[in-house]
Amino acid sequence: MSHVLGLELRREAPPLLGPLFSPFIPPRRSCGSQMLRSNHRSLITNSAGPPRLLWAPHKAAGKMNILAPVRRDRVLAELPQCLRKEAALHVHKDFHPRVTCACQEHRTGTVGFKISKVIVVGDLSVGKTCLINRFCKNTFDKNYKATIGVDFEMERFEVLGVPFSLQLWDTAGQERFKCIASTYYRGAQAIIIVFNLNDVASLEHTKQWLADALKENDPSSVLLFLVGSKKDLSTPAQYVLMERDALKVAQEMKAEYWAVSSLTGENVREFFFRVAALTFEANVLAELEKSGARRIGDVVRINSDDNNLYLTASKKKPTCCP
Ligand SMILES: Nc1nc2c(ncn2[C@@H]2O[C@H](COP(=O)(O)OP(=O)(O)OP(=O)(O)O)[C@@H](O)[C@H]2O)c(=O)[nH]1
Repeated sequence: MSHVLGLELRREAPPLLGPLFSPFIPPRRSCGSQMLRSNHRSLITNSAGPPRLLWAPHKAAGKMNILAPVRRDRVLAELPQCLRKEAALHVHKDFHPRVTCACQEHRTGTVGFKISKVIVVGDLSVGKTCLINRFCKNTFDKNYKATIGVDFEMERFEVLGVPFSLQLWDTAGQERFKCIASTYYRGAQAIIIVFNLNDVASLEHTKQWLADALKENDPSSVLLFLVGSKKDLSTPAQYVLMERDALKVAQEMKAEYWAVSSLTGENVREFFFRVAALTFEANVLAELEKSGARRIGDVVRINSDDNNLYLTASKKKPTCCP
């Protein structure tokens, strides 16, 4: 609720900023990290002076240098595998042959130049920020600092030799900030719904988080991931029970299931690599379809054979590769 947010923010605002004040302030760094965190630091004590602009993270992100060098540990030459075959977006061993072929022939269209948006949603304190920070910065903060509104990190990959960027949007789980966060849901290529493996209510709430996120996105083209967090806090017996329920929910949602720990780092890298790979694959297939690289009547689908769990089968052979 924005009025609640307004009150909260005004409390922290230096008086001199008065009428210029806006909760959306320009980030000092290229990414929005830490700029919208409550009880972290004053939200508007920006040493650069009063806010110059309303912060529009999508615009700031658009200006980021997507041609910056890719870290060596962000290079994907193979398709990372799913965690559980029962709840995977697909269980192919390799990238779609049309994707591999297009990459070899440098026919990936604009994929290497675009930034793909990924939103991360879920109840408050389930560990969304820690998950992103573990992957992007290899850090873990045991103190809870609620995200206010949204925050984002950019992560650059190289997939099959093609540069590929993910913009990871960390959204607020607290009810009072939800209406701000939800204005940033639109245009996502992937939605990560996080729940706490030790809190069954947070798993139940994932359906509502998904419904809200899908109001702003096309359900037929967005990739879904259901992620259980704080695995380090579960005993093996508790985990088995929770995973059974989570797999059911993931299947109902047609989401890929993962279980991670941001404290230990378990599965975090594997998970984000999988997100990057599947988003990349979907983007290239969409580009190929759009550019008319396919013959009329030849259907391009990511999940075009028996290994696909969630979509209908098509047995057409790829046109560009044997
Ligand atoms: N033991 C353990 N604690 C974790 C893990 N991930 C997060 N936490 C803790 O859980 C609390 C909440 O983590 P956040 O990442 O801030 O949660 P969030 O989902 O971003 O919360 P909101 O911003 O309110 O939506 C913090 O105290 C973290 O240290 C984990 O994998 N293991």
